[in-house]
Amino acid sequence: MAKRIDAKNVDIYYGSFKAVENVSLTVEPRTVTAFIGPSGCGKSTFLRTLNRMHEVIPGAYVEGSVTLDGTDLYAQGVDPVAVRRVVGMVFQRPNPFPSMSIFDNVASGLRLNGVKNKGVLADAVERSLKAANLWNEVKDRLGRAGMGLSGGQQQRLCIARAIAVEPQVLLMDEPCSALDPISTLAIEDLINQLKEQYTVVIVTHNMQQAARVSDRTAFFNLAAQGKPGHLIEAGPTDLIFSNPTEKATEDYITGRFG
Ligand SMILES: Nc1ncnc2c1ncn2[C@@H]1O[C@H](COP(=O)(O)OP(=O)(O)OP(=O)(O)O)[C@@H](O)[C@H]1O
Repeated sequence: MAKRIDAKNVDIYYGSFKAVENVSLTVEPRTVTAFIGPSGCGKSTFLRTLNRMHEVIPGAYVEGSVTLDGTDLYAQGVDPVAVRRVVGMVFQRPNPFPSMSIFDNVASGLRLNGVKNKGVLADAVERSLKAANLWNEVKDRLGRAGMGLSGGQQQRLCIARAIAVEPQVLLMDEPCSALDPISTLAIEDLINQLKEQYTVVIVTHNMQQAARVSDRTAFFNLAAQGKPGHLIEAGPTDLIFSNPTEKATEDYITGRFG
């Protein structure tokens, strides 16, 4: 189910502003890849090009190629909505649909895809909530509002909602930054389990988190404010943290800048 992503010579623009320059990177299936780097270096922008979310911003566009198991996501005729179904996303702030119950939040993507059968929906909701380590906490109140859950539970609900439609890749943009340390650990445990089935990419500002959850790390940097961000190096997380090739990487992970 998990898929491999290959980005080649990717440049990313907001109108005339080039935010990211010449990134080539492979994201391996069934691994967790962390994007790290100082603020403004383009981690989130690059992440959003991996499921064609970048282009929802007026004037924003991408050059270069991004393939998913060899299929070009930006080829003519590819439906961005179909891409986002295969490459799901979890955002920084938990964002359950406010008017919906826990059940309906998780079922929403399937319903959009035309699934109506109650039994199928109930099975998918249970499976997704179990996979998101939330089932035991909510199984007796599936009809209650998703917004009534704690922040950490809401984020696991959003992860359940993302995986209910069985994507192959899960993109996570600082998924723990709005959470307390206990909820953060719960999400990190979950990420560890998810990689058995999914390809996971996570943007994080937290070096310990990158070291704890990721198999591979990509370090982005920018020459100066207003200049495009670029990839400095990528490799196995233990190597990037213990013996990076580039001095900029070492300076960043040891806290000398950023
Ligand atoms: N909607 C937007 N319109 C115009 N420029 C944008 C937009 N979003 C981001 N940028 C610019 O693109 C560059 C990269 O931003 P991005 O948010 O991807 O960086 P980041 O590394 O994820 O930063 P942070 O760690 O602070 O979240 C920055 O110069 C930013 O100001």
